[in-house]
Amino acid sequence: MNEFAMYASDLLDGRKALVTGGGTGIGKAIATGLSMAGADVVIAARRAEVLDETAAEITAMSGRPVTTDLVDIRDLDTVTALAQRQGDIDILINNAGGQFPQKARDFSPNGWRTVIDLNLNGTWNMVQAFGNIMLDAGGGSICNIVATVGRGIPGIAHSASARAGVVELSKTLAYEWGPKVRINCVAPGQFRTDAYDNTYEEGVGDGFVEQPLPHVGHVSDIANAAVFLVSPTARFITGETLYVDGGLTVQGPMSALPPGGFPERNEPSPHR
Ligand SMILES: CCCCCCCCCCC/C=C/C(=O)SCCNC(=O)CCNC(=O)[C@H](O)C(C)(C)COP(=O)(O)OP(=O)(O)OC[C@H]1O[C@@H](n2cnc3c(N)ncnc32)[C@H](O)[C@@H]1OP(=O)(O)O
Ligand SMILES: NC(=O)C1=CN([C@@H]2O[C@H](COP(=O)(O)OP(=O)(O)OC[C@H]3O[C@@H](n4cnc5c(N)ncnc54)[C@H](OP(=O)(O)O)[C@@H]3O)[C@@H](O)[C@H]2O)C=CC1
Repeated sequence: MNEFAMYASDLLDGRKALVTGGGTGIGKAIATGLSMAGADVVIAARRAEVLDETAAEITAMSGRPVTTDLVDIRDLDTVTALAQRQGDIDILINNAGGQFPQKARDFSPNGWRTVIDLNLNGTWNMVQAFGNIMLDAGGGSICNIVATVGRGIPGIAHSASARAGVVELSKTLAYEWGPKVRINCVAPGQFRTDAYDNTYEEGVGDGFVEQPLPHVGHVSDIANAAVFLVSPTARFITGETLYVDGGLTVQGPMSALPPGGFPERNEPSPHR
C-alpha cells in the first residue's frame, strides 16, 4: 500500500498548493500527499538544494511536476516576494516551524522571541500575505501545522504558546474570512523525523506506549489529515484543529524534556 495515495488521484485536480518547509519531514510528506491527490505543488523554505532534491523525489512518485521557491517566513520581505510569485494558490500549508527544548526558567529573551517569531509571527506573515490574495481571488483553504496544545507541553513553553496562538488565530480567521477561506490546523503528536531525532535526546517521548495508540506516528498520517482538511471533502469544516497524535492528548506523557528533566517536580509543595 502506498500510504500517500489514500485519496483519488484527481481529488485536487486543477488546484495549486504551497507547502512551507516542504523539503523535509512532515512538510515533505504533506507535499507528497497533495501531489498524489492531483495538486500542482510548490514547496518553499530556505535551503534550495534540499527543496530541489525533494521535488525530484515527489515527482518520481506522483508523476507530477513540483515547483520550488525560497522563503524565510520570519522575514516579511521574502514572504511578500513569494506571494507576488506564487500568489495564485488555492491551498496553503503552513508547516515551517520548530523550537528547541529547554526549561522555561532558562529561556533567554532572544530564545523566547526567536521561537515566537518563527511559529507565531512567521505563520501570521504567510497567512496574511496569502489569505488576502485568496480573499480577493474568491477563496482558498489554509492548514496550519501546530503541536498538541491544550494540556501544556513542558519543555517547550515558547512553542506551545506560539502554537496555541496559531490555533486561536485560525478560529478567529475562520469567522472573519468565513464564506471564502477555510482555515484549520493539524496538531501532530510524536513523529520521528530527522529534525525530531536531531533535536530531542534519546528517551524523550518514549512514554508513547502509554498513549491509546501505543506507537510513533508515520508522517503520512499527518499528510492524510492535511490533504483531507484542504480538500473539498472537508468543505463544511473550518476553525477546527485535528489532533493526529495516537490519542496522546487524551492520555499520555506530554514532556519534551527527557525523563527526570524536571527534578524540582519531586520536591514537596510549599503550599503557599
Ligand atoms: C518531543 C517530546 C515528545 C513528547 C510528547 C510531547 C508532545 C509533542 C511536542 C511537540 C514536539 C515537537 C517536535 C518538533 O517540532 S520536531 C522538529 C524539531 N526540530 C526543530 O524544531 C529544529 C528547529 N529549531 C531551530 O531551528 C532552532 O531551535 C530555532 C527555532 C531557535 C531557530 O534557530 P536560529 O538559528 O534562528 O536561532 P539562533 O541559533 O540564532 O538562536 C536564537 C536564540 O535561541 C537560543 N537557542 C537556540 N537553540 C537553543 C537551545 N538548543 N537551547 C537553548 N537556547 C537556544 C539561542 O541561544 C539564541 O538566544 P541568545 O541570543 O540569547 O543566545
Ligand atoms: N516531528 C514532530 O514530532 C512534530 C513536529 N511538529 C511541527 O511540524 C513541523 C514540521 O516538523 P518536522 O518535519 O519534524 O521538522 P523539520 O525541521 O524537518 O521541518 C521544518 C521545515 O521548515 C523549514 N523552515 C524552518 N524555518 C523556516 C523559516 N524561517 N522559513 C521557511 N522555512 C523554514 C525547514 O527548511 P529550511 O531549513 O530549508 O528552511 C524545514 O523543511 C514543524 O513546525 C514542527 O515543529 C509539531 C509537533 C510534533
